[in-house]
This record gives sequence, structure tokens and C-alpha cells, in this order.
Amino acid sequence: MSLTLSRSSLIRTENFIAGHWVGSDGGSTFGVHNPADLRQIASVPDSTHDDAWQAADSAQSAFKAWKSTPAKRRGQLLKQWHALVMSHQDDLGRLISLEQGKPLAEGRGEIQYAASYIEWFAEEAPRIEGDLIEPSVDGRRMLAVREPVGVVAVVTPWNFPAAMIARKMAPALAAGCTVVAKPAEDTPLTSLALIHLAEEAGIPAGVINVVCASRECTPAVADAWLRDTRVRKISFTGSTPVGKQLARESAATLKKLSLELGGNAPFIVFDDADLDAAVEGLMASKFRNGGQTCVCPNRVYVHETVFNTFAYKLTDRVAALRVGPASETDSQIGPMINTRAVEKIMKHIDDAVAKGGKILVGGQQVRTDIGPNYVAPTVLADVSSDAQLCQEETFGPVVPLCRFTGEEEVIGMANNTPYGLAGYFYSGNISRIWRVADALETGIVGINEGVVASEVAPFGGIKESGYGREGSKYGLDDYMHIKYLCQGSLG
Ligand SMILES: NC(=O)C1=CN([C@@H]2O[C@H](COP(=O)(O)OP(=O)(O)OC[C@H]3O[C@@H](n4cnc5c(N)ncnc54)[C@H](OP(=O)(O)O)[C@@H]3O)[C@@H](O)[C@H]2O)C=CC1
Ligand SMILES: O=C(O)CCCC(=O)O
Repeated sequence: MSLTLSRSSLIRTENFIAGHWVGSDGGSTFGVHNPADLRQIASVPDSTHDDAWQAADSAQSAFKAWKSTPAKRRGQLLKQWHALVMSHQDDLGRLISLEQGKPLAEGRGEIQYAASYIEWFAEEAPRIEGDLIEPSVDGRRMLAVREPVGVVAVVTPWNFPAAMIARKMAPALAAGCTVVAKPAEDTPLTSLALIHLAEEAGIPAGVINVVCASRECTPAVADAWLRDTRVRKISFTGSTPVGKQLARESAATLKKLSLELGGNAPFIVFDDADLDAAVEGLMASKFRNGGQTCVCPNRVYVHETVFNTFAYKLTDRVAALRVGPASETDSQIGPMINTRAVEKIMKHIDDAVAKGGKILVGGQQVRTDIGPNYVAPTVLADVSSDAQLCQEETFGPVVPLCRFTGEEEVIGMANNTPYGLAGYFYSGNISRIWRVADALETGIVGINEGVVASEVAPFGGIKESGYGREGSKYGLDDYMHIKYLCQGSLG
């Protein structure tokens, strides 16, 4: 698949600072590759500390006017951005598939999902409200008002290059913040195309700034923003180690943080579950984006009395999944993002087998004639709880099945992890449903449901999966602070 779009101006290969498309300060670039065959599809600026600083300068200069722009007007501009994104969904979806690898239908689905956050926050902007507080002392008037925090640094991952940008930028802009953003090395093109449409929608120069950076240069860009006292917040989605590093390093300037980090989601199938529905839910949840999603089930616990039936049903479905590049329109599982990701997945499978797990289907790399990034959808049975597959986020199309016998036992197993993003369970017993939903230590619980993300709902984790909530009526809170105004008597 080549980099051709029906609207070629969506292919942007420069940084966007202060309303201008510019190269990096030092003139360096890095290549963007199609993970399907490793061919280079474009090159973009490899930004420096100075580029990041200029982006922050631009965002700071634009902040005062943007903050004072009526929220209704900010909402209207977001609505125009939303309309443009929706009207270019075919091109944008294709761009995602090209640089990220997901099947075309998923690429386009991600654009609709991204747009839903822009629309949601366009509608939330005019609803920003404060409170009039009943005073405790005569002659006073007390108010709590909400203000934008200031310049926000947005750092996004490669797995949802459109949705993550939209889910962070839309609430920031709605709240009245200005933004500096750095997309992942693997997937800058989708972000740049979205920003081009934001520019076309009329979002003023300086309100959004984007710099690209390779894995080598990213720390310098991040460092510029971490040290910069004008950057008041960081919104990050990515791995837990990088999230912790950002938390440590932003302590010096006490920035507000939203961290949406790794997960290790349990998926529990009780003996009273509808097994067909559970298989359906697991397929939809686990294999979305080839398993490269932070809320994907990572470990599947099945009650021993239904284990074999469930394993057969699941294996049948997984064996039928078609693996291939987005250019093959019937592909359901695309390439993994890069060879590092493939190595991690294969290492996890080998470790599980060495610890007694049995491969029911898959277990190997496939389509090696096209490229090295394809992993066969895999199911393993009787995986030991100390296997890496159960301990760490695998981020690939691999399902480890583990047996359990009792409710308390499985809740203990599910919670026995430092992570706490999503958890899922299937049961037909209403008392158990509320008991288990209460007991799971996660920010998100899917109850007889595998696909939980939505712009209307709060998305985020607890424990080492991070903090902050994205989407929903709570999503603006991360980008605002509360100011208390106390007026004494005039006379
Ligand atoms: N919560 C989630 O949705 C995600 C979880 N992950 C997990 O992390 C694993 C590794 O994936 P990986 O892509 O390496 O994740 P990273 O956390 O390294 O990357 C996510 C984002 O953070 C940036 N980044 C990397 N290092 C720094 C730094 N020192 N300071 C500031 N930003 C930084 C990356 O830039 P650059 O690309 O230039 O390195 C990218 O934009 C995956 O296998 C998965 O388990 C990964 C992605 C998303
Ligand atoms: O962090 C991720 O993996 C992206 C979020 C996926 C989702 O919104 O479901």
C-alpha cells in the first residue's frame, strides 16, 4: 500500500509551530515505515530541545487569547474540526493503516472514535461552570470558578494515533488550554493530518503545536517541556516505566499529570456465564488492533467446569482469524508495530511453554514472506500464573487460559498485579455480578461486555496503570483548576 490519499494535502511531513509548517531546528529527519513490510513511507523532522522550546513559546503566547475566547466559540471551532475529520475519514483511516498497520476497517473505525471525542468536548465546552458558595461570614461573597491550567504537553503512543491525540487535545482546547504535542516515532503522520484539519477548522495559530521526534530525540523534547515552568500539565498515554519517569521528572515544577499507562486486564469466565457471549466478548476485546490495546484482556481465567468447552469454542474462532497487511482487505489481524514488539510477544509465548503452558493454536510468526511483524493469533491452555504472559502486558494477539475453581480465588488472582486499568467478567448471577464488580481493583470493569471504551464514559486506571480520566463529563477536570474568589464587603 503506498502513501497516496484522495486529498494529498493531508500528508504533512513538518512540525507545526505558531501556525507554520516547519522543519526541525537542526534540519534532521527520521523515516516513518509501514509495519506491514518495513518500507519507508515518509520522513519527518527529528526535533530538538530548541524546537520543543519554540513550540512551548508559541503555546504560551496563544494562551491568553484562547483562554479568553468564549467557551461557546471554542466549542464551535471544535465542531468544525470534528466535521472535517469525519468528512476525511477514508483518507485518515488509510493513513492510520499505512503507518500503524491495523486493518482498513479498524483504521476508519478509529477515526470515527477519535472524532467522537472532539464532538463530545465541543459540546462540553459551553457547560463549564463554577459554584456560588454560601458564605460562612457576613458580608462576603464566595465563588469557585474553573480555569484552564495553561499550556499542556500531550505525549501519545502509536497504537491509536488518532484517538489518543483527539482524546487529549479536544478536552484541553475545550477547557481553554493551549497544546504542545509529540506523537510516537512510529506514527506521526496521522497526528499531523489531524492538526492540518484543526488548522483548516480555524483553530488559531499557536493554540496547537506539534513536534515529531525519533525514539533517540524524544527524551530531549520531553526534557524541554519537563523543565519549562510555562508547561503546566502533561497528558501521557504509554508504558508504565515512561509514565513513572515523567511523574518523577515533572516533580521539580509540580505539573499536573494525567497518566494512562499499561494494563494487565483479567477476563474471567464463571461457570454460570453464557459461554458463547463470553467467547464473542473476548474476541472483540482481545483482538482489537491485534491485541495492542491497553484495555485488551491479557489473562483469561476460566472456571474448571467449563474450561474445555470454552477453550474449544475460542480456539475455533481464533484459528479462523485472517492475518495480513491492510492492503489485503479481508485482513483481521495486521502486523505488530515493530520487531521489538514481535520479540516481546514471542519471548512471552516461549516462557509460558517453558512453564508448562500448551499451545492450542498459533504460537509462531507467520507471513514472513511479506515482513517480520506478523504473529499468529495464539491460544495457550494451562498457563502458569507466574508466566510473563500473566504478569506483564504482552500487547499482542495471544490469549493465555488459566483454570480456577472459586470466586474468591479468582478475584485474588485477578487483583494480584500492580496494574489496574480494565477487568472483565462474564456471569449470569446478579449477586455475583455486583460482588465481583466491587472487588475488581481496576478503573474500568466490563460486565458481560468486552468492548467498553466510549467518549461518554470515564477512561482511566488505578494503581500503576496511572491516574486521571479521559472522556465523559469528568474529562475536562484534568485540564482545569478551581480558583476560589472571596469578596469582602465594600463599605
Ligand atoms: N497504555 C497504552 O496504551 C500503551 C502501552 N504501551 C506499553 O508499552 C510497551 C512499550 O511500548 P512503547 O511504544 O515503547 O511505549 P513508550 O511508553 O515508550 O511510548 C509511548 C510514548 O512515549 C514516548 N516516550 C518514550 N520515552 C519517553 C521519554 N523518556 N519521555 C517522554 N516521552 C517518551 C514515545 O515516544 P517515541 O515513540 O519517540 O519513543 C511515545 O510517544 C508496549 O508493549 C505496551 O506494553 C505502549 C503504548 C501504549
Ligand atoms: O491506551 C490504549 O490502548 C488506547 C485506548 C484504547 C481505547 O480507547 O479503548
